[in-house]
Amino acid sequence: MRITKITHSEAPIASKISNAVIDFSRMTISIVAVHSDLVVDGEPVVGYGFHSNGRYAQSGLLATRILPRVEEAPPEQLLDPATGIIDPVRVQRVVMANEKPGGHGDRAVAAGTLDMAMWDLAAKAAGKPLYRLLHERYGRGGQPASSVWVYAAGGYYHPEKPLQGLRDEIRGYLDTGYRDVKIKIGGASLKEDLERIETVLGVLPSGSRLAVDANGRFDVGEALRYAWALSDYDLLWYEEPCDPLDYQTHAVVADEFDGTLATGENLFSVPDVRNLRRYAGLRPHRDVLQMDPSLSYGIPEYVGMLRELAAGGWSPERFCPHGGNQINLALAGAFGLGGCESYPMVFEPFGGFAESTPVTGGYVGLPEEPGLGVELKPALRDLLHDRL
Ligand SMILES: O=C([O-])CC(=O)C(=O)O
Ligand SMILES: [Mg+2]
Repeated sequence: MRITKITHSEAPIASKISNAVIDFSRMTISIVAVHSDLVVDGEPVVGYGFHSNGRYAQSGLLATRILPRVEEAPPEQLLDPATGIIDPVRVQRVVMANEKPGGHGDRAVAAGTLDMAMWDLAAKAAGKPLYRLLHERYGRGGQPASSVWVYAAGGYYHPEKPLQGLRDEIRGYLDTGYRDVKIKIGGASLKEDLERIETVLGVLPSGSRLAVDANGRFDVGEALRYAWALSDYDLLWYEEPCDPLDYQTHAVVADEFDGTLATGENLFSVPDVRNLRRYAGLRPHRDVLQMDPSLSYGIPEYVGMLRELAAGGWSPERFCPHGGNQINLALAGAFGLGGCESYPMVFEPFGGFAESTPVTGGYVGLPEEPGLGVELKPALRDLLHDRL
């Protein structure tokens, strides 16, 4: 097997929504296709990758550093010698050659995007769904999960969607099989945010739970003011109360807030999560970790994060990756994670899962087709085919 070419482009995922710190009016993502000379059913096998919302497209980094390294590498540096199939872990070493430690920003996103495409390609070449390939490679025996808990992430601030719009949105999630939901906080006054929370709680049936996400907006005082107010509700979790790298503030909030805290979507490396483990005061039996491989160098780094946190007593059930896309579903199935995010109505066509596996009772099944499964989402497949 040989890589014949790698193509990349940008796709818009712009919308009128805002969280507490950014609006998505100019949001873009990178998309990548790794073409190979392997032919299955008369078609050359292609691996596709993209990254989650929240970070912009990484065209420059892909074009000038990441892709040339792979294109120039001899095949033996990229292939598994045992199978002759592309080995994403080897590819990652090639990608990270001549990169210094630290500064895990946009470079992590560019690498994570290519990594997704490499795993899609490797799984298609092996004729296996990605979650099974990952379970075989990294699992500790047993079986992968057959379904995964997912929650509907939305509840953004929308200029044309006050409380009635929020109510309708949440009802839409419940009607399409979701049980638990997440909304934004921190982009309005505490009073308005509490109205939003009470509006959603008024719609949720018993057994459904609400998470809230401040997107890292608050300083320590505001994070605590919200923590005390949120303590009155039985929330699923309170997410990113403060800057993702401000471990001291996490520790202060964790000390005061008896509910579940969630964070990690903006931690992009093993050293960052090591510091979280050491200094953020989070509670391995209560809190939730949301690192997202497509933003953070990809699956090899994610596996390192799981190991790093296991040393601090964190089990895979406490992990619930950000991103709402199929790579995180595959990870959750393979590693027995607690679940993963979903964006059923925003960030289309990148959010959500295969049409053949609808969400029921808050759980989604894992498709058995080879690869990541982008072909099982026709709108996503068509976009990737058209642009790459
Ligand atoms: O609004 C965003 O940037 C996405 C986000 O935090 C989430 O999905 O948890
Ligand atoms: Mg978040």
